[in-house]
Formats: sequence, structure tokens, C-alpha cells
Amino acid sequence: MAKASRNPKKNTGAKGAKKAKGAAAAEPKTPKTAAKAATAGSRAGKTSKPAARPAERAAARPAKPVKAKTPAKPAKAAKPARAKAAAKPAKAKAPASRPAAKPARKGAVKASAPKAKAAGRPAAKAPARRAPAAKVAPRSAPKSASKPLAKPAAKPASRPAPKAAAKPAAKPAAKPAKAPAARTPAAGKAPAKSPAKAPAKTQTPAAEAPAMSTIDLARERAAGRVKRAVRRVVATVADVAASALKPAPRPASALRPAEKKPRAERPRARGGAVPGVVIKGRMGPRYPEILSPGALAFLAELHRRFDGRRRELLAARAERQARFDAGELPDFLPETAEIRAGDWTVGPIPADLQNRRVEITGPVDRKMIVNALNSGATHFMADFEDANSPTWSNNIEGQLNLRDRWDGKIDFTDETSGKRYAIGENPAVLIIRPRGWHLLEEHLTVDGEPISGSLFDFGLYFFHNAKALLAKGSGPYFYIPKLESHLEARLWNDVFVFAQEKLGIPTGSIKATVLIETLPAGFEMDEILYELRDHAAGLNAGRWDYIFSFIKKLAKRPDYVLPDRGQVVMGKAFLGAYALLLIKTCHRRGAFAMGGMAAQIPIKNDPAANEAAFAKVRADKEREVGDGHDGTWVAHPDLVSVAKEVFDRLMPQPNQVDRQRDDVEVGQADLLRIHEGTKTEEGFRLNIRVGVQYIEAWLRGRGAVPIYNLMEDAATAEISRAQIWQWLQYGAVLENGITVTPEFFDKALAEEMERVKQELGAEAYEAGRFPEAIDLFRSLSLAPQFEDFLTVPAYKLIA
Ligand SMILES: CC(=O)SCCNC(=O)CCNC(=O)[C@H](O)C(C)(C)COP(=O)(O)OP(=O)(O)OC[C@H]1O[C@@H](n2cnc3c(N)ncnc32)[C@H](O)[C@@H]1OP(=O)(O)O
Ligand SMILES: O=CC(=O)O
Repeated sequence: MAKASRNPKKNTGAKGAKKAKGAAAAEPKTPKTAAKAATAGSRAGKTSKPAARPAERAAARPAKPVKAKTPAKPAKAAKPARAKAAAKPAKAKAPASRPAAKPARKGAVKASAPKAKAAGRPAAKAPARRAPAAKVAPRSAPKSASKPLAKPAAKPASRPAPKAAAKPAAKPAAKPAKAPAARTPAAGKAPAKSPAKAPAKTQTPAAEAPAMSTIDLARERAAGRVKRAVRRVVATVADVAASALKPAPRPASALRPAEKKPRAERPRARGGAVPGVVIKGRMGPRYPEILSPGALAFLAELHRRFDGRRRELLAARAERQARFDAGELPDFLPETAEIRAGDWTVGPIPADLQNRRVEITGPVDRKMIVNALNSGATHFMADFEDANSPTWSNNIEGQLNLRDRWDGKIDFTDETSGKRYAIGENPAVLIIRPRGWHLLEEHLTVDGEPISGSLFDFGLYFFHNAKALLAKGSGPYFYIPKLESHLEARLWNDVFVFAQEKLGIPTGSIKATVLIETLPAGFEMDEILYELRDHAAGLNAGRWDYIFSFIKKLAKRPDYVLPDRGQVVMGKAFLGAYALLLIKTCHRRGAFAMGGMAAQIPIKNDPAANEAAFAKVRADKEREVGDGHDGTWVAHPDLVSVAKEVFDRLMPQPNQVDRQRDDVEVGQADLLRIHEGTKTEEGFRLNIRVGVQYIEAWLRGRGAVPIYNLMEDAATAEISRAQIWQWLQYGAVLENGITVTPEFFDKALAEEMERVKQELGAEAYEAGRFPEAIDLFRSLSLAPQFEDFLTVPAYKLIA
């Protein structure tokens, strides 16, 4: 994860605009439980150890580097010891503070349930489905590793149907701002006229800066005053680069097909098929296949059962943020200490999730799905989240593409290139990432409310494919993004239980890998796995969002201001600590510890630079496998072989889930230790260029783009804009003595946009959606309050 190259050769801001493309190893103590090749299954039989309470430990000792007691060694070859352990009856003890719990069933292990009072205030209201000393469901090991899907245990007695599932959705605690019904005029119109005479708003000091909140901005747009807003921002640019931004009508080619709606296809509310459900998005020719009455009824039920809790949990996030803003620091939860100390494991993990050494990720674009499935990666995460700009057409066509994959109908010929795309031998196993709890799908309402993006993406994929997947020996597999607490994991678990029951699929068929990519979740890894234990396959170290979340959660703490984005690297400070804790936690619970994404991508036409980029990816993967990760992510097909070579060399067995990291000790201080480094003017300016270009591409329907030879998506771009906000907020002093003020920001924004224009070429620049992207980026950067997610106000511009 190196500093972004300044070489703008490969910059698909340009490319995208031009093409307007569619849319220590401390093998600890030679454990008897050394890796068992193909059966991760249960760790039943493991004797519980009193787990130290990390928070207390942290408080008791001075800050120190994350400790690994023994030096790194290559992973060992698999031994079958684990199978033995799994077959043994449980000897697990309840945590010392609880009375010994009696086994629920053969192989059962126990842990005490948390008093539902954790960070999320709604906990008190959360379904009281955990008995005070819950018996953890038995985890029988899969009978045979060659079985395509280990049969899940019958519905566990310890998991009564959630109460909330039986009652209608609770009243929302906080209603999210509604999107303006109309599209922004800027989307299809000429940019504002000459900005040269605009008032010098950019010279205002921070407190007076015209930093309307982005939500306000959306309202202003809705009120038809967008032109003025655009003019004002363009004026900023024009102060420095007056000639660069001449008013020119945006060529029609800049608009993606979905935006150029033929009259007959314009959005028109359609209801009727299912009471209470209204489709507001346009209907493409095959959309009814996805938006079938059965699917809509399923979505409506998900919404009515679970959306109230989703909103309560979002309100709980806001409450917790208010406490962080007031000075509280994230820490391990005292009320869930027994879960951390308890000896329990996740349920059996299916055969096709046992060896996940290289997972490729990418948006749900048809071509990329086929390319990813054929890439040689073991798994493909098809992304409705950070790599996807959630336009209606991207979302529905993505669902069509995925359904076509399972129907054997995804092959196609690209009309432009004439290239044939067809799934080859041994396609990657598919995992889907739905949107996070904070995002809405405004194009479909239930009882007048927009449905959650998470429920929409999950619900449609599950409804249409779950049975086919199971019949083909795979299963409904998901990556769960951006969780901020175990209570949010509990909500997902309840959604899974309901969805499986509804379709008549055994509980535990769904397997979810949770991205640990928010700072609070870093303190609740055990709890998150525990909540999802019947459905959990593992955790993934989502580094980019984790960095973003670190900045956001501690945004009001001047003592936690990070250095340049390029200096916030894996293996050090809070990132090093969190990745090790993730591995330790997962392996203790019999779950997979997935590594994350190195942002380097191939650099065409420059072999030396390309090799340097690949070397960085190789080093990143060597660190991951050495630490104990069971697999990793890559962003591009050319990087599959790089990551695979590393994992094959250092982890010849399918996984290293039996490699315990008892040597790792991570406490609160470790998880909050910031990287040492510098804040540079170049870092500041690079953040501006990356942030604006990413937003611009997103508005055109592309959720992942190459910028300065790095993969940029919603997570990486969030770091850029969050750093700008934070440095502005605290008047950071850069290495060269410059103080970051709003005036300096506006000057730099104008200058950097001129640079981008030169890099892209005027034509491509003008063809893009730069005025809106600049406007949004500026308003986010200067906002007095940190906007939680850039994609929320940005969605108003594409919905
Ligand atoms: C922080 C996180 O959340 S990480 C997870 C989310 N982010 C992602 O998933 C990003 C995934 N990566 C990508 O989207 C892309 O690699 C990008 C945007 C970075 C670069 O894409 P491109 O500019 O198209 O790359 P490039 O031109 O080198 O592509 C060459 C070929 O590889 C294909 N390709 C590139 N990346 C991928 C991918 N991730 N999956 C499948 N195919 C891919 C292209 O479609 C193209 O195919 P073609 O030859 O048939 O036309
Ligand atoms: O989603 C992954 C990340 O790194 O962020």
C-alpha cells in the first residue's frame, strides 16, 4: 500500500469519462490442533481458557507495540488433529463467573449471553432472544470435507425466533432525509455560465464558509436553485483557472444510457402487483424477471419486519458517535466480556468455502462478473457496495447478471469489441456483498418508505438464487459490510433466519463473512461472530473502510489526526493490531480470517512500474499469510496469480484456521495507536484530486475506477475526503509550514481541478460531471459536521 504514484498515465477518470463506460506468524506452541486440511467445522471440544479482558489489560499496561511472542514461521502443513477435536464431546467450560452450563446437545459449547445493553442503546429494545446464559448451539463438524455443503444443524433450540420478527417494524427513530424527487438539473444541462464574477466566497474563514450541509445542498437542488450552487463552486475553480472552465454544454455522450431515459422508460411509480410496494425506477425489458410479484412480496416482508430495527440501530450509531465526539474512546464492551471469554465456535463451514486463498472483487457488471469468475481466483465477491455506483440500472442489471449466472445464461458477446464472454472451467465461488445498513434504495418503496439497500440487494439475490445455489452444491454466501456493532450483526442474523424459513431452506445455509471495517467493530469481533455463529464463515480485514472509520469516529479528537493517506499502512499501528486481533479471534472461533485489498493494479505500458506495483501486492500478501490469514483479496485478474503464488508457497494447505495466535495480545491502546508520519501538501492535494475524480466517476455510474494507478472505490475515496475535512477542522500544519485553512483548500481545489483537466484532456473533463462532483466534494470538506458517508448525499444526485 504505497503512496499513490503521481503518474497520471493511467487515470480512468479520464478513461472512464472518455469511454463513459457503463455504467509472526508465530506458529504458537505447535498446537495439537494444527491445521486440518479440509474441515474447518467446529472446534467443539476445546477447553475454555479464561480470556484476559483486553480493556482491563490495556488500562493496566502502558502502550506498547502489538506483541507476537514468537518470530514468524511459515505455516505448517495440515494435520488431522482438528477432526479429532471436532469429534470429541465438548469439554468446554462456562466462563468462571457463570455457573457451569449444561451441554445443550452433544458437542455443545457454552457462553453467556450479553446483557443487551451494549453501545447501541436499542439493545434494551432489541429482541430478547438471548437467554441470560445462552447455550451456544452445538457445532458438529462437517461429516465429510468432500460433501458440497455441510448440512446445517437443525434449528437450534437456543435461537428462538426473534420477537421483532413477529411484530411490525418499530417506529423509525430517525427518518433519513428524503431524496428530492427530481433529478438535479445539472445532470443533463450545460454547466453554469462564466464563473469569473462570482463573489469571493472562497475567502471566507472556516466558521463563515459557505459550507452548507450536503443534505441542505440536496434540498436546495430540489428547490431549483442548483444553478447558483454550481456557479459558486465553478467560480472557485475559475478564480485560478478562469479560462479552463468555459461554459460548454455537456455533450450527450457524457450521459450514461440509464440517465438518457427514453420517454417510454422514464421513471413512473408502478404499484399494484404487491400491496404497499411501489417501483419508482424505470422498468427495463427484463426487469420484471427480477421484480416479480413473489420477489416484491418477499422484499416487503423483509422491510416490514426489519426496517424499524435498522433505523433504531442507525440512531444508536449516531448516539455512540456523539459519545465519541464528547471524548469517550472506543473500547471493548464490559457487558459482553463473557462472550469474549467463552469457549464457543461458529457452525460448520461448507466445503466450497474451505479454501478461499484468493478472492477477486468487482462490481456487478456483466463483463466483469464473467472475467472474475474465470480469473483463476477461488472466489469472487460481486459487489453491490463500494465498487458499485447504486444506480437503479446497475442494481437491477447486476441482479439479472447474477441470476443469469446460475441459470447458465450469462455468456454474451460484447457488441463494441466483438469479444465473447463465457464462463469457463472451475469458475470462482460466488459471494455477494449487499449495501450497508445506512444506504437506501429509493427506487422501491414499501408502505411509502424507501427500502433499505441491504435488504433490497440481499433479498433479491437470495430470493432468486438460494435454492439453485444449494442444488448446485454451493450456497447463498454473503459479505456483510460496514457493521458498527454486534447488534447490527444480530439484525443480519435475524434476517437470515427469517429468509431461510420463508424459502424453506435449512437454517445455517447462508454463510456470511463480515468485514471488520469500522473502528467500533474492531472492538466487537468476538461478539459479531457470536451473533452470527450459525451463519458466520469468517471475518475480513477491510482496511480501507477501517481507516476511514478511524478518522470518522475520532474526528473530533485533534490528538488522533492521521498523516498522509499513503503513510497509513498495514502492519503498523492500529492497522497492524487490528489485523492480528482479527486472525486471533477468527481462528479461536473456527472461522476464516480473510485478508484485504492492496490497492495496486497493473500499470500498462510501463513494465518497471508494473513490477514495482506487483511487488507491493506480493509483499502485502506475504505479510497477510505470514500473520495467519486464510486468504486474501485482489482487485484485478492480473493479480490473482501474484496472490496465489504467495499463498501456495506459504500456505500449501487449504487454510490455516487451526493456527492459533494465542501469542497476540491486543488491547485498547493498540487499536487506537496512530501511525507516525507527515502531513504534506502533496498528500493534501492528492486527496483532493482523488476525491473529486472518484465522486465524478460514481455520478456517472462507476463505483470502482483506476486513479493514479490505484484502485479507488467508495472506501478509499472516503479516506481522501475525510482527511481533508479533518485537516481543515483542526487547521493542520503541513510539513512545509502551510496551515490548512478554507482559503487554502479553495485555492488548492481550483488548482488541482485545473491539473485534473490537463491530465484528462479538456474534452473528457467537460464531458464528465465535474461541476457536481466538485460541488459535493467542497461541501463535504467544509461542512461543520462530518457527513457520515459521501455516498448518501451523492445518491441524491443519481436516484
Ligand atoms: C476497499 C474495497 O472495498 S475493495 C472491493 C471493492 N473494489 C473493487 O472491487 C474494485 C475491483 N477492481 C476494479 O473494479 C477494476 O480492476 C478497476 C476499476 C480498478 C480497473 O478496471 P479497468 O480499468 O477496467 O482495468 P483494465 O483495463 O486493466 O481491465 C482489463 C480487463 O480486466 C477486467 N477486469 C479488471 N478488473 C476486474 C475485476 N475486479 N473483476 C473482473 N474483471 C476485471 C476488465 O473488465 C478488462 O476486461 P476485458 O479485457 O475483457 O475488457
Ligand atoms: O471493503 C474493504 C475495505 O478495505 O474497505
